[in-house]
Amino acid sequence: MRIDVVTIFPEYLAPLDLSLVGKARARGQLDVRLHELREFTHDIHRTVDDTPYGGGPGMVMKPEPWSEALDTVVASGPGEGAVPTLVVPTPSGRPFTQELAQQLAAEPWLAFAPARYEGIDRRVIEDAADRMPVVEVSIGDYVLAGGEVAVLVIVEAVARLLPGVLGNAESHQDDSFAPGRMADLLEGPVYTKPADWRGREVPEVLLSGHHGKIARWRREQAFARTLAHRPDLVARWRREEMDKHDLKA
Ligand SMILES: NC(=O)c1ccno1
Repeated sequence: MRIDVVTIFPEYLAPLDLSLVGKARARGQLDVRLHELREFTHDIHRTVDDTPYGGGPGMVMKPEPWSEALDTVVASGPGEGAVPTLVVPTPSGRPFTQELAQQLAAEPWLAFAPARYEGIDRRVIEDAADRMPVVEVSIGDYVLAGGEVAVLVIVEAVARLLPGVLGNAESHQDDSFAPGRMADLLEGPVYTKPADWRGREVPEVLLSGHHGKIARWRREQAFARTLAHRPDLVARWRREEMDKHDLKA
């Protein structure tokens, strides 16, 4: 997978050199390219923002530097009409979920447009959407000073799903929200040695070696955790159960 990030703060993306993503880059599984937005300005002050039309607080990111930057990204691609999926982190985007992470992990090329200030001139997104898939994504119901942190979150969540990136290929199959048996379920508690630590013992079933009992215990724990922390997911189960039995009035 190739990942391009256009940003005014490339240093914010330094963590992409570390750990899981860093190792994947070193192994050639990920090709991450950073582009400094100010390189696409042409005034002495390297201006990337201006006041908003219609008034209001803050500044809006100008369209020209962004369009030049995105044009450069696309032009540097493999050609033959290949374009990236443009991911735009924004509080007003669709929720970033494990399912969306799986969808993005299936793409060969992602480009990220993290905004600063009050956001990017809307026409940049509209112009891009004429040439490539655009996904506006929110990592949560809160506002950050800029989208770079959201890029780190999304890239890590996507990269760990790429074949060969996680040591144990099965590791993410039992993640919270993973498609299949963990869909809409939160992962339960995990334990490791020592079996007795500060008088707190590991649940006996986990020491039993009985795989069926262990799997049932883990599912019970996942249900309990989901009931406690995400009753909205439980409501979804009930609705799907109801739909299965066609209990509609
Ligand atoms: N909630 C978000 O995804 C976000 C992106 C930029 N600011 O906030």
